[in-house]
Amino acid sequence: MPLFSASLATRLPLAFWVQSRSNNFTRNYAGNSFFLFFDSKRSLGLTKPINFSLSKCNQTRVCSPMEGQMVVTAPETEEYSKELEVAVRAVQMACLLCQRVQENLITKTNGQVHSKDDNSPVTIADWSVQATVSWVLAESFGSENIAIVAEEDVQALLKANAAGLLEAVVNTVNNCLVEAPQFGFKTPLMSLGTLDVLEAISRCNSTGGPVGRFWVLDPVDGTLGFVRGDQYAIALALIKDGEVVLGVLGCPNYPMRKEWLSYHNRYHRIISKLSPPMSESWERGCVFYARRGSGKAWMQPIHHGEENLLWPNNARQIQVSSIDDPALATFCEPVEKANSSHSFTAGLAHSVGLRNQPLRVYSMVKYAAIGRGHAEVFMKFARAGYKEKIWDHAAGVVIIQEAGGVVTDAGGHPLDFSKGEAAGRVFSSLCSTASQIKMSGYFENGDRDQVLLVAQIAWNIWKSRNNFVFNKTKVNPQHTITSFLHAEMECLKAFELARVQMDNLANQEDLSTWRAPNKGRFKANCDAAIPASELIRSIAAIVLRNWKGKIVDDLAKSVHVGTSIGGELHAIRAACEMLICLGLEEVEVESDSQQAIHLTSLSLATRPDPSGSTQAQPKPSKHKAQNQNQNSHQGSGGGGGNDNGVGGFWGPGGGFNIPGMGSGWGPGVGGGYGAGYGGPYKGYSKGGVVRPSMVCKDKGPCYKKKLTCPAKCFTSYSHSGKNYGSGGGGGGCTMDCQKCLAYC
Ligand SMILES: Nc1ncnc2c1ncn2[C@@H]1O[C@H](COP(=O)(O)OS(=O)(=O)O)[C@@H](OP(=O)(O)O)[C@H]1O
Ligand SMILES: [Mg+2]
Repeated sequence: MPLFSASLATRLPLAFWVQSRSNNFTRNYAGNSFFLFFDSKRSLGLTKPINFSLSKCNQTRVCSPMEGQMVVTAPETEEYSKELEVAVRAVQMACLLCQRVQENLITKTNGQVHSKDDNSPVTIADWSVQATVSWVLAESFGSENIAIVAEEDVQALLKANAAGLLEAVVNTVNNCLVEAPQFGFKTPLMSLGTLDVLEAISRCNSTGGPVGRFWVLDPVDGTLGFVRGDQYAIALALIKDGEVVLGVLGCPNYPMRKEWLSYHNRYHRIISKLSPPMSESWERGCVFYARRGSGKAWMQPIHHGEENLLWPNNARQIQVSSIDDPALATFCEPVEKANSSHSFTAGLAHSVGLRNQPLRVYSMVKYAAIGRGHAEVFMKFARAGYKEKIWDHAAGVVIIQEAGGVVTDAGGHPLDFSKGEAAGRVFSSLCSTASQIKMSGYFENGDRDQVLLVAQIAWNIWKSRNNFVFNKTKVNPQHTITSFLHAEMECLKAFELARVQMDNLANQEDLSTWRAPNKGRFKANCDAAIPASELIRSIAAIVLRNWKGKIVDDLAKSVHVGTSIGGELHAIRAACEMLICLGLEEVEVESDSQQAIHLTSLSLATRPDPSGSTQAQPKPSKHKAQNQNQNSHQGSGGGGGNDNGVGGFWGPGGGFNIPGMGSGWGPGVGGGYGAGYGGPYKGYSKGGVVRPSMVCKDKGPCYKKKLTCPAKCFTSYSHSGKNYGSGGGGGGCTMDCQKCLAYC
């Protein structure tokens, strides 16, 4: 079995995810365990699960009165105990620094956020934290003994017009270091001068690599969250010979209550003012940390007080969630779509049974949330070509692992922190360069369905294994292997077809046949293919280009239809879904099937305008359909029909908000509610519109409130014509559980 999983894994994209290893740690082993990208020893119950129980107090531990948790004073002899303590204290100090800068940022305006060369934001907090942590590490271990890989450099500070910025950084560092004794460090004899600060920042110029020991620092991770007054993290880790040996994550805005993680930080600031927290108050803002191999991860409150920080500062042990039912689990992902494909994670989540809304949080706070058991899965699928940075992951990875979780790339490989120097301070989520090339190639070809399939296979293996281990259900290895192989074959076929199709589409770079859309607009070319050997399956492929002809996104998926027109229609639909997910409105959808365009355009043309007008929509052009779905969460319902039997193309359940997944979470509620159908010569609309409604599940202003789509968001129609008919109804609305609103 591991053999297969490995071979599949090499075809996965550059991506990674994080997951609670809850199955191995919970009281309830039975039932639906999570899938995960497992290590081979754990497949199919060939080994015993790692049974884990919370240790009781013993002589080296002191029981805390709080929630029966333990407070541990690490014996001095433990490896890296000094490094860990220094790192936690340094991060505590950095948290204080950042809190002050952030407070200042959100109360004042302008001029405090700068852009780096790649246009990402940076503030004085980034440089100040880097200087402070670097100074503290050098003081504690000797500057000659430390190497640091960190995100910032001094270039921007040395620019001719940056004197004010540099001065602000120097002042911020000195103001922070005045309070160093509270954190267990000495204050410098004299305030640091400009050169000292620049030197401290520049000391972080190590490039890491596979051997030796170096610190990794992200001074302000999630700078976007930081400047928006939201979540961010300070991340410090120590790497030895390519392995993370300790990690510390300072999360100054980590909220008191887990539900508040999904709200804008400003919201719970107000709430805390309205109802001041009682005993839980210390939980707002936490520092998380773990030492590799200890089997324990910890969190301690942010140190606010005037008094000295006494190690270990009321630390509590943390553990990953014990939820083992995907339906109850929550997955985290980056807030920005640009950093990770939301539509892809939505599809993947759906395919493995995750039903909750994703938790979108800035920064490595996502890792903290998993380690602390406030969420179960973290997925990130960056765009092809983006190389993850070690400072964005090192600290989080070890904390999750020691809290009982698993972190791998999407192929099940551990993240590789040893590629620092060779690859310019980045790591690839794969183990070898060869695999990397192959994987990124596949990713560029865009067969995301394949990954979904792999996820499903892995999930099945994991289920069989758990059934064997925990339920003592007999597993027939032959049966598991056969189904696995069958799925693998299917996967390969679909993938190969998709690749060929995608190549064909992308190669229409012979732009003599490709006409650019108007400036500022996008064009999605879609196509479908049915292999001769397949009677019911075809491949739909879409390539999205901008007006300059540059490929912006692509997608290939296998669809179950038996006719070429069905495939073409699915391709158009998939293109619409893709565009909507990307939030694009100024788009043209192009197909080489005149019939598909005709049917689609006709359907669009006869559908009453949601704004109330019943006039026909834009004229169908010969091979081009305009994307009419201005409302990005508009669903369509009811079926179109034609004499080729493609009734139901716009059929019930086909919400657009999640590609290929029907309706799903998110603020948009689409779906077919029109119950229409089509016959060879006429389409029928039953006209009965079922308005969707939902009850807000998240604690907050709209908790338990029922939202129902307004009737005006739905329409029904019918049309008859030569050789085809179309009928149905459709509509959709946006459900906003933050504002308690449902609107078209
Ligand atoms: N294109 C792209 N794709 C993927 N990842 C990228 C990309 N660009 C940047 N980054 C890195 O992502 C870090 C922020 O990640 P987040 O998870 O906080 O993202 S988000 O802000 O919530 O969207 C961010 O860290 P900071 O720069 O420390 O904020 C970057 O290192
Ligand atoms: Mg970062």
